[in-house]
Amino acid sequence: MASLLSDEEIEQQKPDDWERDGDEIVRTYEFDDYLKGVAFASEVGEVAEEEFHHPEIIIGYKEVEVRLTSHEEGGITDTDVEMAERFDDVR
Ligand SMILES: C[C@H](O)[C@H](O)[C@H]1CNC2=NC(N)=NC(=O)C2=N1
Repeated sequence: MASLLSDEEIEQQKPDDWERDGDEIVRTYEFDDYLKGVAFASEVGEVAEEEFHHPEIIIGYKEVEVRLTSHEEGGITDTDVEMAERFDDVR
């Protein structure tokens, strides 16, 4: 079970394009068209299932919002940071 990161660790460790929002880190990815966003969300889901750590994924028009938190720990852990980096690699 991963341990919760401190406020300072979150700021230091979160990938550049991610923001902290309470107990979550979040990034909104933008796309040229809606279906590219849908395809991206599906790939994110594949990685999440592979790692068994699941984000909230909100598919909008030409954008996809991804939110990560560690539910069992009740906040942000290094698993969330690692998953954010994995999702950025999918992009
Ligand atoms: C029982 C628990 O839901 C599972 O162990 C996994 C599933 N996916 C998960 N995803 C996330 N984001 N946090 C979790 O704590 C988590 N737990």
